[in-house]
Amino acid sequence: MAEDDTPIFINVDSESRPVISRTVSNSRAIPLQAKKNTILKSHGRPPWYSEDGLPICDAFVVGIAGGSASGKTHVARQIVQKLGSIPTIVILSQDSFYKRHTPEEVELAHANLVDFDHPDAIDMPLFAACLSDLKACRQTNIPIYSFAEHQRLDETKYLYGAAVIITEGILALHDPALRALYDLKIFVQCDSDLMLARRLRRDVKERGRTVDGVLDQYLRYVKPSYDNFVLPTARYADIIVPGSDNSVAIELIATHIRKKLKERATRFRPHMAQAGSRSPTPLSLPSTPRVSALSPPSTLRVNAMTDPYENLIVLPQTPQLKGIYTILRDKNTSREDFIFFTDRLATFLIEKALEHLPYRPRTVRTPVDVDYVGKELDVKYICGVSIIRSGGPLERGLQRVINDVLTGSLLIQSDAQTGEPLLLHLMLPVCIRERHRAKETWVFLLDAQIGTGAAAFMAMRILLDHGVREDHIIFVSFLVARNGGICVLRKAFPQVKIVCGAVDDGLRETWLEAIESGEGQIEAEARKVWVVEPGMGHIGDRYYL
Ligand SMILES: Nc1ncnc2c1ncn2[C@@H]1O[C@H](COP(=O)(O)OP(=O)(O)O)[C@@H](O)[C@H]1O
Ligand SMILES: Nc1ccn([C@@H]2O[C@H](COP(=O)(O)O)[C@@H](O)[C@H]2O)c(=O)n1
Repeated sequence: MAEDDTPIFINVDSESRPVISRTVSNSRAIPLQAKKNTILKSHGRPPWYSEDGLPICDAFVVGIAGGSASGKTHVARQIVQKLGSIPTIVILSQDSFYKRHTPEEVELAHANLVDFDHPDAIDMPLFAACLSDLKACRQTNIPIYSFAEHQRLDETKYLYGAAVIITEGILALHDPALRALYDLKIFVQCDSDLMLARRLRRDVKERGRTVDGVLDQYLRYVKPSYDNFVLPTARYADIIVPGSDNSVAIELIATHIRKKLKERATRFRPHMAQAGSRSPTPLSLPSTPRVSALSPPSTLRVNAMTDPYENLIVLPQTPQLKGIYTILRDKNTSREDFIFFTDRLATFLIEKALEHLPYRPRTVRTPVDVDYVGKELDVKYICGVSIIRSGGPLERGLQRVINDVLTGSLLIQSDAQTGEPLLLHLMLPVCIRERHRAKETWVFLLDAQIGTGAAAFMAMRILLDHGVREDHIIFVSFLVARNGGICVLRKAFPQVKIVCGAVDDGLRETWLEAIESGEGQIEAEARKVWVVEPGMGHIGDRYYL
């Protein structure tokens, strides 16, 4: 594979933080076994949900069974290579799901006295549960198994977002619950002598075994189990693939998967952008929100008269706020001023958003020895997730307001050809990566503006896939386009609160010019983008460049 074509593997280091590396072997921090067991390859994930916010297609799941060293991993990796530039793919190994052993069992295992080839050695319910979550586009945490220690390790591996999942293992077709999850079932059929020779070489080289030990284990457990439990599952396979010289079979399988993915493809962004004009009751927001001269400025409930959208909260349009926006909208504003006023505005917005968290009473004693009954935040976990990179200034604002707040980020960009949003990278805080904590987490989702809303939509869907409650998401943004994706967002996720500082009238598709480097090389091709009008331009570029 040419260097430029090297796929990006999103992997997880020993602290379960996702890292991106160019090749699997580059990712130094990953335990050896984790590398083999789960590989995630991504060229970006397009939308997996429809305008109503619900997932429309499960991940495509392939199950590969076959004897030990028949070439299952090889087939899985070859499929990944052949699929090339398609959405995220993960290889999930049955080895990850060996049961946890007692210290006595570990001792027996070192003496080759444990049968690792019997179906009872595998935690099939956990295997099926993890696969079922991944297939349904939910996050999961996969156990990590060490062949050297004959033990499941304490840490797990966080996985999320695969459009194709390839599961491989000697008993991958054995369990009916697993079989029910596969869209394509493969059995790798290989000559027994070849399997033994390959296993001998591999186990000595990679799994720290002796020749005698491998042969002993093979005769005692591996071969009988192959005959009794593994080979009989070949009858469930849709395709039997040879264990060597199998490139034609792999090509056919890759073609089939590509076809299936194409059938599931969806067009999303244009729907979002035109939502306002298409909607029978377009969101009727005053673009220059009015503040009564008689009453003190209060939070504007958008168009409360005709089309109440209680959950869109616009900052009071005070002269002070308008002054800040005037500076930010002015294309002649210096970068220094732009940063200063963006930071100031970010603090306002985050403070406003904080009003929407629950508080409980708290009594403190003042320095003059009097009790004061006040309030404190009543939340278990709170974090910020910013959409890279325009959400950055808001993330800084959040960090100014809440000390030590956990933060994460999402990289969502438009596909150069289709304009569709693509999820390129995600790094979520631990309170979201674990489902039981995600349910109790409040999330500030941060992005500079909502135009077509496609990135905001994807980000919200991602949080929901992790188990975050819809009414625990507060989207904070400098600017919202009145007739853009906000109309779709409010229908799909009515409980998400959106806090912003201004609502603009226009949303227009335009050409972004190509960017040339100094030597006349094209750094970025010309492409179509949606811009908010009058807007503030590209907030991330103006803030960071
Ligand atoms: N089609 C093939 N051609 C050549 N060598 C292969 C082929 N398939 C597998 N091998 C080799 O056999 C060994 C075991 O293959 P592997 O895919 O790890 O087996 P399994 O996952 O079934 O245990 C590896 O060293 C691999 O390189
Ligand atoms: N502690 C263990 C656990 C499993 N095995 C053997 O691994 C084989 C399955 O892995 P493949 O990559 O070959 O599919 C299986 O046959 C077990 O005997 C082990 O040796 N030690």
